Amino acid sequence: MSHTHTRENLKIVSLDVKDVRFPTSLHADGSDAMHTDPDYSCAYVTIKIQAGLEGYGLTFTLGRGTEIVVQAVKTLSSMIVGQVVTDIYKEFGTFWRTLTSESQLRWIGPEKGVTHLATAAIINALWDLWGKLVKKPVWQLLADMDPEQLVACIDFRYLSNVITKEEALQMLRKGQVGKEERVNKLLGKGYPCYTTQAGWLGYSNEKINQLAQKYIDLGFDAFKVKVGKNLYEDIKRLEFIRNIIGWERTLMVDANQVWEVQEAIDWMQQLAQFKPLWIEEPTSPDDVLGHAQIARALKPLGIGVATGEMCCNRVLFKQFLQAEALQFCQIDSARIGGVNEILSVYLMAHKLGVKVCPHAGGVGLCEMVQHLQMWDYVALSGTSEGKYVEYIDQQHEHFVYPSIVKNAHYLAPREPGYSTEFKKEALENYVYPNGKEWESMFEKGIFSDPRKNKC
Ligand SMILES: C[C@H](O)[C@@H](O)CC(=O)C(=O)O
Ligand SMILES: [Mg+2]
Repeated sequence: MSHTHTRENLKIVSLDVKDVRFPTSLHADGSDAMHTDPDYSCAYVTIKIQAGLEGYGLTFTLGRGTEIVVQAVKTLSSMIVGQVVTDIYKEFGTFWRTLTSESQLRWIGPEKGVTHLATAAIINALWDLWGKLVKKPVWQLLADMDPEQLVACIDFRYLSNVITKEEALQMLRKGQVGKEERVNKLLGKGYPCYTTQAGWLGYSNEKINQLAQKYIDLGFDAFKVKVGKNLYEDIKRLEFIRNIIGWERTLMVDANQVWEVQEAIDWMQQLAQFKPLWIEEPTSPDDVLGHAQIARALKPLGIGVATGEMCCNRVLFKQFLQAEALQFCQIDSARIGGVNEILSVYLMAHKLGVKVCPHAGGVGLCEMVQHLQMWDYVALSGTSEGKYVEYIDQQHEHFVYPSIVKNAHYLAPREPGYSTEFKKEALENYVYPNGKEWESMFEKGIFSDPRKNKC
C-alpha cells in the first residue's frame, strides 16, 4: 500500500448509492420466459475515503425493485462510514460477518434477498477500492494473496460439514504451484467465454440469425438460448439455431425457473435431440432436491443442470453441491454477499469437483465476474478445461474500463480495481428517474414518469 496513506486518510468518509437503469426492455434485450420486460439496472455504490480515492460496486437488478435495494444500501451504510479500510481488509471475513449479522437487520434476511443484494454492492465497492489502493486488478489482488490472507476474507460459518478453513488452506497452497505460468497464459490468451447475446426469448429469427453469425465470426463456439415458454416454439428455435451454429459448437438452454420438476424433465426430454450441454434454472432456484431429481433424470441424456444466478447464499450452494443437484455452478458477482462469500463457493465447488461457469450479463456483471474466474484459474482450480464465463454485449460502453473479449476469450483486466466504475455521462443519462435519457423518454411517452403517479 502507498506510503502516503495514513490511518486518518484511509477512513471512509462517505457512501453514496444511485439507482441506475437502462431501458433494455424496449428491444427485448435480456428477455426470457420468466422476465419478459427486463430493464437492466443496478444499485451503484460509491465509497470514498479521506484520501479522496473512491471504490465503486454494484448489484444487478431489473428495473422496478432497484429503489428497494438502494434503500437497503442506505440503511447498511452507517456500518461502513467511519471505518478505516485497512482495518476492514485485515480481517475482511470478520467484517463481512458483522455486516451480515446486524442484530435487527438480520431478521429481514438472513443473508438473502434485498439486504444481501445490498451487501453485495457494498462489498464489491470495497474490493474495487482495495484493488485501487494496492494498484492491482482484483483478480491479481486475489491471486497474489497468500492462502492465509485469502482465507481470512471468508466467513466459514455454516460450511464446516463440507469445507473447513484448514482444507481451504490446503487447496490454496496446492493452487500456488504453477501460478506464474498460468498468469502468463492468462495474460496472453485470456479466459474462454460463451454468449447468450443471440438467444434472448423476445428476439426474432432474423435477429437471432444475424447475431449468431456475428458471434461465430468473432470465434465463439458456445451459445446459450432461452427456452420454456412454449415447447413447439422451443423445438423450432433450437432447430433454427442448430442450423446456424452446426453440431460441433456447444449449445446451452436456460428456462429461468418456469417449470415444475416433472415438467422440466418431460420438456427437456423433447429438447434432448438438440444436444444441449446444460439446462439452466429448470425450476425454483431454491429447490435443491428438485434440481437433484432433474439432474438424475437428465444424466442418461447427457444433459447437465446449471444454476446459481439466483442462488441466495453459500449455504444453498453448499446443499446444491452436496446433493449433486448441479453439474455447472453459476456464481454471480452481484448476488450472495459479494466477493468474500463467492470465494467460499469456489472452494466448495473445487473440493467437490464441480465446474464453475459463472453467470454474467449487463450492467457490469461481465466486468466483475471475469476477475473471479481468472483468480480461480490462476490460484485455485488451475484449469479452464470445460469451463466458460458467460458473455453478453450490454452496457459495456458505459464503463470506464469495460471487459474486453477477443476470439471468445475475456482478456485479463490490467487496470487497478474491479472494473466497476461508470463513466460520468452514463450516470448523467441513466440515473433513474432524473437522468437525461429517462427525462427524454418520459417526455416522449416511451415510459411513464413515476414522479407523476405519486399522490
Ligand atoms: C433477465 C436476465 O436477462 C436473465 O435472462 C439472464 C440469464 O438468465 C442468463 O444470462 O443466464
Ligand atoms: Mg440464466
